Amino acid sequence: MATKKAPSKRTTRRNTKSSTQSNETSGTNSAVEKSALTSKKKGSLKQTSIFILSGVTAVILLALFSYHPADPGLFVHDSNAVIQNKAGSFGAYLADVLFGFFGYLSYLVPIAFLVSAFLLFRSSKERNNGINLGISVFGVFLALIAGCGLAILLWPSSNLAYGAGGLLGQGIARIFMKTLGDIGATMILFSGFIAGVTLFADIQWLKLIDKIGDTILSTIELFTSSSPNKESYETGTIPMSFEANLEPQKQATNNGESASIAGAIGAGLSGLFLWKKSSTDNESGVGFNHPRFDPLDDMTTNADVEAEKPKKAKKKLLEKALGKGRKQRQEPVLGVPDYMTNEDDYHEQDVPVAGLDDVITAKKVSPTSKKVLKQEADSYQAPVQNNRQEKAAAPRVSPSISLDKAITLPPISLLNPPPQGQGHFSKEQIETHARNIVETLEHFGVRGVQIDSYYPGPIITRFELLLPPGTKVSKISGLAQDMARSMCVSSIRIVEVIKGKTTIGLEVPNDTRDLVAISEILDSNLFKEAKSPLTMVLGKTIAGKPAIADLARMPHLLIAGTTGSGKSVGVNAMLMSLLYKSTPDEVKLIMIDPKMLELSIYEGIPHLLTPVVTDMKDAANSLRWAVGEMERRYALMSHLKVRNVAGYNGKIKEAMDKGEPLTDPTFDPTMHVDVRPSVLEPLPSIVIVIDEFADMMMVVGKKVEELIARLAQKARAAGIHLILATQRPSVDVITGLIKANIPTRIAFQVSTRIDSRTILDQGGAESLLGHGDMLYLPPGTGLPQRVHGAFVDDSEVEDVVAYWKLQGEPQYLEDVIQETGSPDAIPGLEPLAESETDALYDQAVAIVTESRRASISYVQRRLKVGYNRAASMIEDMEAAGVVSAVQSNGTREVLAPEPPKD
Ligand SMILES: Nc1ncnc2c1ncn2[C@@H]1O[C@H](COP(=O)(O)OP(=O)(O)OP(=O)(O)O)[C@@H](O)[C@H]1O
Repeated sequence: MATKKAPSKRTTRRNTKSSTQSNETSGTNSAVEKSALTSKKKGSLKQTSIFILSGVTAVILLALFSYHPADPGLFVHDSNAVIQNKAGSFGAYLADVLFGFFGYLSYLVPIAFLVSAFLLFRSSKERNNGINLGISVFGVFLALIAGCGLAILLWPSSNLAYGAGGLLGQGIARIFMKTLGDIGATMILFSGFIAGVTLFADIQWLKLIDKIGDTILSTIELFTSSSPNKESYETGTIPMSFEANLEPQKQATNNGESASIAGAIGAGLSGLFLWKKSSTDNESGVGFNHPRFDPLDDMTTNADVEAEKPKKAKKKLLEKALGKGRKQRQEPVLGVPDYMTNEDDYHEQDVPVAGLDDVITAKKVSPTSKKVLKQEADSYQAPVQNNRQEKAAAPRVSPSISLDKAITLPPISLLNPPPQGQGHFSKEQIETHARNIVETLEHFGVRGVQIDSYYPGPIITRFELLLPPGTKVSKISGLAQDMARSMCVSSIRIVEVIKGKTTIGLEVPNDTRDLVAISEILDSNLFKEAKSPLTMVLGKTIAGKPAIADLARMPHLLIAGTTGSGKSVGVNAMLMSLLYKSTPDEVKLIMIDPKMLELSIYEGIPHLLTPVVTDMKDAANSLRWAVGEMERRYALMSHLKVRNVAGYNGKIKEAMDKGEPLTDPTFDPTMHVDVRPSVLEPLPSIVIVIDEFADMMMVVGKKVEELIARLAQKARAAGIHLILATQRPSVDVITGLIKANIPTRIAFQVSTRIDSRTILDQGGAESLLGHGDMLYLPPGTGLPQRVHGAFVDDSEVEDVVAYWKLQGEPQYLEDVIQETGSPDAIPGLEPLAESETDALYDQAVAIVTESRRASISYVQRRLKVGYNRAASMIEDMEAAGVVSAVQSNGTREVLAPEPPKD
C-alpha cells in the first residue's frame, strides 16, 4: 500500500534528540539544578535587597532630618565649614541636592525606598504588571512636579534656600503663574497633584469616600450594638462596611479597587524602581495592558539555537496571527462516489480566512482586544533594540501580570491549513476490496456474506457486512489477518458490534491516507460551538467528521500506545485545543514530562501553574499538591453548599456582581492574628498532564499510583482532571486501581492483543495503523470509537506557545512542587486501606464487574480467600465507587461497567 509521506519533521527532531539524549539529559539535569539554585539565590537576593534598601532609607532619612543649611553641598561651597549633618559629608551633599531641587517633597525619596523594601516582603503575585508600573511612574512624576510647584505657591516663605518646592517648584510655579495667574496656577497644580496621586495610587475617590462613610457608620454601629458581626465570618458573606477594613494591599490586588494612600504610594513608587530595572527591555515603549514581551527573546534564555532565530521569524508569526500571506483555503475535494448517499454531510464547511477579524475565535474577542492584538503586532514589526544579555539575566518568571481583560485566543491562521487535494477515493479500489472480502471469506468457508454498505473515510474504508444466519462473528474475527494478507493491506480491524445495526464492520486501510490537520478541526463549527473550556480535539471519525471530546465529562483520560504510535502528537493536539479554547483564568495546567522531551515546548505559557516538571520528586509533590487543592476545593464547596466547581463559580460571581464578595469560609480567625480572611475568587479547572507515567511510577514508586487513584476518585467535582499517557501498556503500569478510576481511555497502536486488552479491556488496538490512528473509549460505554488523530507540527505548537507568551506571563505557584512534610503524606487523607494494595484486589474488581455480583462470599469462593479479606476488598470497592453501599435488601449494586468481552 502506498501511503503519503508522513510528516517527518517531528521524527527527525526526535531522532536527533534521542541520539544526543544522554547529553541532553545531563544538560537538562543541570538546568534543573540551575533553576533550584536560582530559586534559592532569589530568596537570598530578595533578603539582601531588603537590607540594602532599609539601610539606604535610613541614611537618606538621617541626612534629611539632620540637614543643616550651612553644610557644604551642591549649592553651598564652604570648604572650612564643620559638617553638622549626621550622615557626614555625603549626607550633607545629598540633603542639599534633594532640598535644593525638590524642597520638602524630598521626603518622598526615602518613603519610596521604604515602600520598595516593604513590597519585597510581599508575595510576588501582588506586584503590579509593567503597564501599571509605567502609569504609576508617570503618576509619581506628575505628583512630584505639580507638588513642588504647589509647595512654592502655598508656602512662599520657607526656611529652605530654594523654597518649599525647591528649584523644580520655582520653575514650575513661575511658568504657571505667568500664564494662569496665582489662583489659576494653584488650581491647576493642585489638580495635577491630585491627578498624579490618583494615577500612581490607583485611588477611586468616590469609592474611597463611600467606604470611609461606611467605616464610620459601622464603627458607630459597633459601639451602639453589643454583638460583633460574627455572622459574616460564618456565612462567608462580607458586607461592604467590613470590606473597607481589609488590609489595603489585599483590596487593591483582589478587586483593583481603592487602596489606602500609603499602600498605593508604595505600589507607585516601587513601580519606579522595578520599571527602571526593566526599562532597557522595553525601549519601543508601546503601551499595553501587560508588559511588552518578546517571545523570541524569551526563548534566547532557554536555548542558544533559538537565540539565533532571525527577526523575520517574529514577523512571520505576526503575519500568521493577522492572517496575512495565508492562501485562501479551498473546499476539500472529497470525491465521494455517487453511490454514497448516506454520508453526504462528511466534511465541515471551511470558513474562508480573511484576516484577523475573521480568524480570532468569536467567543472572547472584543473590538478592544483586536485593537490590542493589532497594536502589538505593529510594535513587533518595528525594530526593537534589545539588550539580550540584560534579558537573559532578568528573572524568567515574573508573576506580575493580571490576565483578565485583553486576552485573545490564538487565531487559526497560526496553524498550517489542511493539505489540498485530499479525500479522493477510487471507485474501482473500493469495488475491488468489496469483491476481495466476499471471495476471501468464501475461500475460508464463510458463504453467503453480503456487503451491506461501505463508508470511505480519510484513512480507512469501513465495509459493513450482513452475515448469513448462524455465522459466528468470532469466526470472521479470527480471519482478520488472513484477509489482510490476501487483500494486500497492513491490517484489517473487525468491528463485531455496530450499535443499532445487525451488520459487522470491516475496516480496510485506504491506498493513500489523508493527513488530519488540527486547523481543520479547530476551525469546525463543532469545536467552535462547544461550550466547555475543556473541549479537546481528537481528530476525525472514520467518516471524516470532526471528533472532539470534553475532558470535563471524562473526567480523566488514560492514553497508551506503543512508541511512535502518535501519543505525543495526540497529547499535543489536546493541549493545543485547550490553548485555542480557554484563557488562563479558565484552565490551568500542570505538565509532567519525565522524558524531558515533549512538553518542555510549552514552557512559559500563562496557563502553567508551575514550570514544566521534569524532576520526578517534584512531580510527586505536584500530585500531592493537587490532592491538597482538591481537598481545599471540597471544603470550600461544602461550606458554600454547592456540588461542583461550576456551582461554586456561579455563587462567587453572583456575590461579586451584588458587590458582596464572599470571604474564605474555612478561615479560622483564632489561628491568624491580624489577618483577614481572603476574598474568594472563581476557581479555574486544573488539568494535570503526565506524558510518561510509567517512568514516574518507576522512580517514585507505588505512591504515585495511590495519588493518581485518589485524584481520579474525587477530583471530578473539584475541577481537577488528569491526562495520563504511557508507552508501556502493561498491568504493572495500567493497574486495576488506575483502570477502575479512569474509565475514559485512548489506545493508539499496540503490538499485541494483550496490550489492547490491558488498555481497553478488549482487542482492536493491535489492528490500528499507527501515526495517530486510535480507539477512543468514551466514559460509560464499552464500545470504542475509531478516530484518526489530528496532526500537529512542532512549529505550530511553537507559534501558538509564542502567541500565548505574548499575551502574558505565567503566575507560578511555588507551593506546587514544594516538599510538604513527610514525602509519603497525602494531605488530608488516610493512607490507602491495606486490601486496596492487596495483590488480589484487581482480580476481585474484575470478578465483581464481570459477574455483576458484589457478594463477599462469591469473591471469597472465586479467589479462595478468607471472609475478612474478601469483605475488606468489597468495602474498598465501595470506597472506590466500583460497587454501591449495602442497599435496603442487603445487597450491593455493581456500579462500574462490565469489562467488554473479547
Ligand atoms: N495524527 C497524525 N497524523 C499523521 N502522522 C502522525 C500523527 N501522529 C503521529 N504521527 C507521526 O508519527 C510519528 C510518531 O508520533 P509520536 O511522536 O506522537 O509518537 P509517540 O507515540 O509519542 O512515540 P514515543 O512514545 O516514542 O514518544 C510522528 O513523528 C508523526 O510523523
